[in-house]
Amino acid sequence: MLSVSGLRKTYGDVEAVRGVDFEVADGEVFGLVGPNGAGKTSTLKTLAGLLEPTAGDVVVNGYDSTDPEMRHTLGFLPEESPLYEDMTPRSYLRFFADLYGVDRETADERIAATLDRLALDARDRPVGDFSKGMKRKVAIARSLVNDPDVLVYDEPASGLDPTTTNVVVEYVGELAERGKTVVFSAHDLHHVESVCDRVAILSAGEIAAQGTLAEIREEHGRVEYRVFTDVALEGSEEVEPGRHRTTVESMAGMDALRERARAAGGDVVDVRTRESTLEDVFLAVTGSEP
Ligand SMILES: Nc1ncnc2c1ncn2[C@@H]1O[C@H](COP(=O)(O)OP(=O)(O)OP(=O)(O)O)[C@@H](O)[C@H]1O
Repeated sequence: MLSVSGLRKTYGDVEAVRGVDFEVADGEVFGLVGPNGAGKTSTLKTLAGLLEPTAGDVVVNGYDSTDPEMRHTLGFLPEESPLYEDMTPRSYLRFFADLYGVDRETADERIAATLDRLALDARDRPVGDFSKGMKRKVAIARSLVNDPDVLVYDEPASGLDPTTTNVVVEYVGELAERGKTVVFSAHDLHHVESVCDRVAILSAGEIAAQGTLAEIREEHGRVEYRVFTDVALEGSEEVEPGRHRTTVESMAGMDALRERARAAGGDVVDVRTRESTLEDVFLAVTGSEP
């Protein structure tokens, strides 16, 4: 489990993170989204103990994030993870397992299980020959060699082809099903919608919205009714011959529209409801495109 309270991170005059609070329970996937420069990487690096908070507390499974002991309970996947190009995945991952004091037999079992699941077969070729997706899989396996309880992943699927992206995103969900606490950042909101239990939208270093997708929609979203009439009305758009669409935001608006249609000698012929997506809320609370 992980808890962040009053987190601030400044670099000189730049206030990258300006008072962020959230908690993530065991078995939960928490997604951090936000425009470029919103403070996602700064927050994640602070969780991983790579940056010291300017103010506030980060507690990872009972350890303060600045406590060196905390590293044993956490696996971090940085946005860019340079690998030692001459090493094979097996030798590279064994090297990190040794650093964590994991015995060889356990390490080999763990490495094989992760690489099997991620469908990475080329275990004895130098990683320098690998595609971006293959390298990402090795980096993910690296974050798991010490079997940590908490995983902090910065853009795990960034720049990967759709098949590899699906494998990685599904795997993130599986890790949480196994009881791990998972926090990850993403630009693609579909990944977040498909796998996260809760989400925070970060904007200029502050959380602009936080909760389950349903809670975020309830608080920040809105329902639109697309009402189709068989007569043209002021403000309607003819979507096909004899079918005119008007968008309203309430039942009262729909009733008023029906009155207008009847007064014009027609009627409402169809109504479609459209709920806000995470993307709509993102746009509304941050003012930028994801
Ligand atoms: N080492 C640093 N020194 C100075 N400013 C920094 C440093 N790292 C980040 N920043 C600034 O802090 C702010 C937040 O950056 P951060 O990388 O945390 O955002 P982000 O949400 O991860 O962005 P992106 O989506 O582009 O990766 C930005 O204004 C960035 O320029």
